[in-house]
Formats: sequence, structure tokens, C-alpha cells
Amino acid sequence: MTATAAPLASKLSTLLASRVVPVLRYTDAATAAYAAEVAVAAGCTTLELTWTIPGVTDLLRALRDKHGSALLLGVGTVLDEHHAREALVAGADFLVSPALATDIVDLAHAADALCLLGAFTPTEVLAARRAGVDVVKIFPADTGGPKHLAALKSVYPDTIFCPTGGVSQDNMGSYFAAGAAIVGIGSNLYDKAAFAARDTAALVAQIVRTREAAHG
Ligand SMILES: O=C(O)C(=O)C[C@H](O)[C@H](O)COP(=O)(O)O
Repeated sequence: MTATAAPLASKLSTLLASRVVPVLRYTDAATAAYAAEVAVAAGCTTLELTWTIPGVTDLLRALRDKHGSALLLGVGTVLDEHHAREALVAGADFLVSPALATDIVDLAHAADALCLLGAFTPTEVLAARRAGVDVVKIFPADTGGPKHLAALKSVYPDTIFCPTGGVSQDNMGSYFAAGAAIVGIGSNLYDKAAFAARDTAALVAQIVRTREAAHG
């Protein structure tokens, strides 16, 4: 991994301190915006908005206008340079790809944004490190589970890992114990019934509990 410049170091500190990265993947922007506001109300300092949200860059800009630079905003499911450039122009603090999209690393860093690339095998983790990523996202995490992560961590102890995919409040402790610095949680983040009912108080309380458990 490359030495991290000052703005990147600050963003990396915020990312690591957040422990849980909410991965917001919704098919409409209004639902994604609601999910984002719940997460912020619960104290989340980092949000990942997936590229698959219609109008994702408009949502990012709206969240930035409302919450300022203290909220670390990333764009996920970045697959190519086109996605990356649009996300960076909108002000993304970090880019996340499910795969080894090594062509976006330098683009991100040139814009003072962090880059998280997906890897699963030891060979892919090495390729991600050589590309200069800030964080290696282990995706899909639940295919190998915490044991898989622990094996990768044993040979790459200085790599910052973020397992994502199938992580939940119930199993995240096993990933932290296996060497995860942070975890990404998408579909398991919100109680589905409470979310469908837009029970904001219940959802905020739930995310607060998740964050407390992650910082435990
Ligand atoms: O494409 C990306 O950048 C991703 O982050 C992929 C998935 O959206 C996450 O892995 C969330 O997965 P679940 O927590 O299982 O819902």
C-alpha cells in the first residue's frame, strides 16, 4: 500500500473510527435518502451509496449540502472509470468496488478520495495491495466467513480489511475477531418490518445498538 497523504489520512481515520459502514442499496432515491437520514440520526459518520441508486450523485450532493464535510460519503459498486469520475466530481470521499477495479485507484487518490477494492483470494488481496488501495474489501464475505478472513489476515497482517456481503449485527463480532478493521452492512442493517413501516425511532435505536456493539 502507498503512503497516505494528509487529507486521505484524515478520511481514513474517520472511516476506521466508524467501524460499521452502512451500504445503502435501494432502487429509488427517496428510500435511499430516508435510509441515509436514519443512519445519520443514529450517529453514523460514514455512508456508502451504491451506484445502482438512481440519481446517486444528486443524493450525495444533497447529503453533503445538509451534513457538511464531517459526514464521510462514498459511492459503491464502482465498476469503471466513468462511474469513478462521476462520483468524484460529485464529491465522493471514497470509492468502493466489489472487484479489482485497479484503474480507479489513482483517480480516487488524485481527488483526495479513498479507494476500497473488492478481493476474495490471497492473490487478489496482493493485487489490491500492489494497486495501492487504502482498504481491501473482502467480498462476498459470507462465502468464506470469518475463518477465511482470519486466514487472509494471517498472511497480510498490515492490510486493512472490510468484509462486506452477508455481514449483520449478529455476526459482525466474528469478523472483527478475525481481523476486520471495519465491516460493511447492507441488507441486514435495518430491521425490515420497521423499515417498511418507516418507524424511524425504532430504526435509529437499532442502529445505535449496532454501533455500540461494533465499538464494544
Ligand atoms: O457493490 C458493492 O460495492 C457492494 O458493497 C456490494 C453489496 O451491496 C454489499 O456487499 C452489501 O451486501 P449485503 O450486506 O449482503 O447486502
